[in-house]
Amino acid sequence: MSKKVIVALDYSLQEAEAFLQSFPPAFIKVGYQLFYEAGPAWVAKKIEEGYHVFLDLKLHDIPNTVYQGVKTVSKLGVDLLTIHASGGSQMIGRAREAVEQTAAANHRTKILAVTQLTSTDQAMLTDELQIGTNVSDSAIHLAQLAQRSGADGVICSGQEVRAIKQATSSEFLAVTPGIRPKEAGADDQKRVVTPVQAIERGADYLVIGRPITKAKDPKRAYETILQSIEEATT
Ligand SMILES: O=C(O)c1cc(=O)[nH]c(=O)n1[C@@H]1O[C@H](COP(=O)(O)O)[C@@H](O)[C@H]1O
Repeated sequence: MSKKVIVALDYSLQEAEAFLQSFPPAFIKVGYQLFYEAGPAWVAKKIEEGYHVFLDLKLHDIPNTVYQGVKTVSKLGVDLLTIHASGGSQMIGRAREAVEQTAAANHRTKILAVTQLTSTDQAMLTDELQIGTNVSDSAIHLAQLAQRSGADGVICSGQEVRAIKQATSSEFLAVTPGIRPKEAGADDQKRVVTPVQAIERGADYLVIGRPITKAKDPKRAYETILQSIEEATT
């Protein structure tokens, strides 16, 4: 069960190392802040040490540029890598091609397509981005596009995970950030659910950052979340 919760290490390198010394979760997410400072060699070292790594680069560019970038980073052996579904079918297809080409005998990086960010709400979609659909419908549409185009799964809010599983398939991965235990504030997240709600709605993995990393006792916060999931599922 502990592999279901991916801890987002939105930290400097020094902070990330200190955090991992104090308690090492099985699955870590490395995003912009840490990757830009620590670099690919650090990621490779963590994989060698036994961590499962979700490399969150949210690639979004022309298909050939994404293809070349994915080919380079997927050689590291990360488990999960993000691109934006809104890059379109060709870009998603090329990302899949790249991970197939760099796959080892027993390992292939899985491509996850970001649907609608969990920090996007209806007002932002309508007024700022001028996208004339409901935010959930848009996430479902992008998930179907991602599946058709070769992604292994999506990043979505726990609010849409059930509908996305129904519109795609149970094997199509649904990874949900925007997770907030009841007592925690939402920060910049808009479409949030609790850990138990995300699991009950069918999420395969939960991505959790600040409710753990900014907690007074991160290990305790992590274990409390795992325990709440265990209790809800047994
Ligand atoms: O791709 C992601 O991981 C992601 C997509 C999304 O829609 N929303 C989202 O919050 N994330 C990431 O998930 C993490 C959530 O962190 P917290 O809000 O601190 O729990 C951050 O590292 C975000 O970059």
